[in-house]
Amino acid sequence: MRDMSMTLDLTLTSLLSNCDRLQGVNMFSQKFIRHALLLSSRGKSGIRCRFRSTQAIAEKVTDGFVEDLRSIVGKANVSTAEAVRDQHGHDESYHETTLPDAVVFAQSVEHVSKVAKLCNDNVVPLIPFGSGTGLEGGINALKGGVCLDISQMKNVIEVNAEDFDCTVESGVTRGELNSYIRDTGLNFPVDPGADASVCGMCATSASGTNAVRYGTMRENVLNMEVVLADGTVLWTAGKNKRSRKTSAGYNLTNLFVGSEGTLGIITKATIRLYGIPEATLSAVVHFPSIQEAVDTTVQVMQCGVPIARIEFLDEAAIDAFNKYSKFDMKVAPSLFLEFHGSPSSVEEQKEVVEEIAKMNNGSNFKWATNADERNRLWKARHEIVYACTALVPGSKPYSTDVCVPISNLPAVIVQTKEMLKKENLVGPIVGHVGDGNFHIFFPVDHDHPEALTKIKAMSEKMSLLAMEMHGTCTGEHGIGMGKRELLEKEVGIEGLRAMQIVKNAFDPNQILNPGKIFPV
Ligand SMILES: Cc1cc2c(cc1C)N(C[C@H](O)[C@H](O)[C@H](O)COP(=O)(O)OP(=O)(O)OC[C@H]1O[C@@H](n3cnc4c(N)ncnc43)[C@H](O)[C@@H]1O)c1[nH]c(=O)[nH]c(=O)c1N2
Ligand SMILES: CCCCCCC(=O)C(=O)O
Ligand SMILES: [Mn+2]
Repeated sequence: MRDMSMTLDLTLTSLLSNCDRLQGVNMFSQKFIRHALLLSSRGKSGIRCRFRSTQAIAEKVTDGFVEDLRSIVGKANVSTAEAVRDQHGHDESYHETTLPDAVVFAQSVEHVSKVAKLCNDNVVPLIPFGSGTGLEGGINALKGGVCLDISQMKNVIEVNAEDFDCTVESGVTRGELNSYIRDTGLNFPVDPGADASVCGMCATSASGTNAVRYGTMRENVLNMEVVLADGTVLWTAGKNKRSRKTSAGYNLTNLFVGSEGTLGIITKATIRLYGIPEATLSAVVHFPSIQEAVDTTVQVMQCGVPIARIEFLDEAAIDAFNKYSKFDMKVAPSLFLEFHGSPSSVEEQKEVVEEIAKMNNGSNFKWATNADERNRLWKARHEIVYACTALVPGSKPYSTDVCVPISNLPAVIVQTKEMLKKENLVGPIVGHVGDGNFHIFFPVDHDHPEALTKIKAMSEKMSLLAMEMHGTCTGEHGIGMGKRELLEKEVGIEGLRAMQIVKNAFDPNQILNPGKIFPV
């Protein structure tokens, strides 16, 4: 027998998805249904809120539906082959693959718009795919449906060198953009480590090592072309607009940054560029304790040094790197530094930071200016994910990602280290510490599910600790499917409800990346 709550749930869901088109349902009823669905998602009505079952959705991706997709984008741009679906059913994280029913390779914004409309009309899930380097299962097709791969839209639309901005299509990666604009003397410095698509970086609000100087995606996106669930195409700051500042109404740009494919598909982004620095100086320095290394970071930031990168690796990370790359770097909590500017400003920054580090017992400074030497000095940071993964043969990396106000960072990292010891867990700590952001890189062997359970519990404890210390459960990787249950704790029930209202307004049929961000 079918359970009653499920019947009600399905009724509400299907009413919601159709109410805009139902002649007989007046505005008041529509409002009531929406409200009931919102409450049900909080369990207030006693009705469990869930999206449509995978089975019901999969049934909608019929041969006829696939033919409709082909008629929009061309036969060669739709695939239902298992290998292609598999490649699009997971990102670079530990989350198990969940297959879409079909993969569509869009070649233009018109394709994206028509595919969105078709999916919306048929209530079929639609998952935007950038370059698949995400770390919270953002592209997993939790309810099946269509994976919309927009990586082949690779035009750089314009570069306004005199205004330090450019506009790119969804498939352009940050590496490709930087090669393209190298001759202008400009670059796009936001660097998540992977060669992610710029629009995917907008979608996750990515940052990485350079954010301490240049900001995250939030501070660097001026405008975006977005396709809504029903196929409408809009520019978040107005078509062709690219001013540095605007006070014109709601900030739609910032609403779509970090929306993780749940509000719309970003097909173009206008972003800020920066001059390639005249001088670059890199350094590594080691400390007797984590506290002293992190105290150094806090003091450097508090002194207002415009440092370009300040990355922390604990002794376990350095040890993992030495083993992996056959190096003999001093096994101690260490800071990896980079300074950008004119030769004289770099020298000035160096002097201040050296003095602060020495006051905190920093030693064995190593410096490098030429590119090869700088890369060798930073090799441990560049290879750390692989080095940590190699600690457990056959493992995959699992990364935590908390961020706290900088003055709380020393206490949070020290407590995290104690928790790791107590739990007897192998997990080197690596951090973009200038932003108060750090990760533990756990190597996870999937043949031992109990190890994953223990690591997940530790990750949750860290997130709770960070929130208690006025921080966030994710500084840069996003909520995806990995942190859905933590969102309410972070933003409160009122914040979560407001987010659900926004989601329902932009995507009333819940087709865009269902199952992500919101608690299940
Ligand atoms: C080795 C390594 C190291 C790092 C990282 C990854 C890896 C593999 N990352 C994570 C990752 O690079 C980052 O999240 C990127 O922004 C993901 O961009 P993709 O294009 O790969 O998006 P991907 O295809 O993985 O999608 C991610 C999410 O965004 C959505 N999406 C993608 N493109 C979209 C579009 N055009 N419109 C709407 N939604 C879209 C997807 O639906 C999904 O929910 C990271 N990150 C970070 O911030 N700091 C870091 O230090 C690192 N470091
Ligand atoms: C594939 C695992 C990547 C781990 C985290 C990457 C990251 O954020 C970093 O700073 O490095
Ligand atoms: Mn990171």
